[in-house]
Amino acid sequence: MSLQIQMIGTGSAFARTYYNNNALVYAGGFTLLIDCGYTAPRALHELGVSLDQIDAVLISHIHADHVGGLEELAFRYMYTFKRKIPLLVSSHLETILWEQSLRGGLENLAENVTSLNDYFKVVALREHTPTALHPGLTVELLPADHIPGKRCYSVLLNGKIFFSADTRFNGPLLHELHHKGCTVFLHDCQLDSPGLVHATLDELLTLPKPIQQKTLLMHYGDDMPQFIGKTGDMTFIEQFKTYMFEV
Ligand SMILES: Nc1ccn([C@@H]2O[C@@H]3COP(=O)(O)O[C@H]3[C@H]2O)c(=O)n1
Ligand SMILES: [Zn+2]
Ligand SMILES: [Zn+2]
Repeated sequence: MSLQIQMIGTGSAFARTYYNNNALVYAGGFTLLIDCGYTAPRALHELGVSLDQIDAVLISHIHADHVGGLEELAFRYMYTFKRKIPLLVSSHLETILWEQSLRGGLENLAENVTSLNDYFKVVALREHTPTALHPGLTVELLPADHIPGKRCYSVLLNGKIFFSADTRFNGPLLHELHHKGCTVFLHDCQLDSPGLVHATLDELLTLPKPIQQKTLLMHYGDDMPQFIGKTGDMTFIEQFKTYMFEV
């Protein structure tokens, strides 16, 4: 069975030539959006993907380059499409996402709209627990070490494709997943060192060749072109290009 991934952006939070690092996952007619940053609505528009073509959205953590487009998504679903889209989020982030990120823009006391559930079909995910979204597509949240004290999750698709979202370098986890049969690592990559909250290129270059060969680098800065040919056996994933993987 195959699965396709199309990054609707591959940029770091402060990139200007690349959109936010968010991904469309296509599996058996189902379309999952992983993260919905503030550039996501524009990127989807450029790709010709209407917001109502998305079957579910999954959130890794509450930085704006990962959730900044959710307010628009919520309003469009409520007032234009008049239905709720499934919102997959860690059970630990559900309240935080509403209280600390979305409530200011979305709460509408006059219409008794007061919670995430008023806009979305919220699916609270437990970490380390594979969840089937559709025949041929399961997601599993793996806690990521990104900002101390703030929850963030990487995503494992079908037990085979690792999508780091935002994380500091975690060599032991990548080795463990490699030995368990993970076939692709989509990993955030800060091009310059030191990396306080992201994996750096220097750190990723310490991975053994068999893991590097499976690694596609994302969440990079505007200076990415200067690093082409300097990434060992890893390659940069390209924004808007569709990649097919066997899973
Ligand atoms: N302790 C921190 C916190 C944040 N940051 C930068 O802010 C960005 C927020 O989005 P991000 O994609 O997680 O990347 C973070 C760092 O660039 C950082 O450099 N150090
Ligand atoms: Zn980010
Ligand atoms: Zn982040």
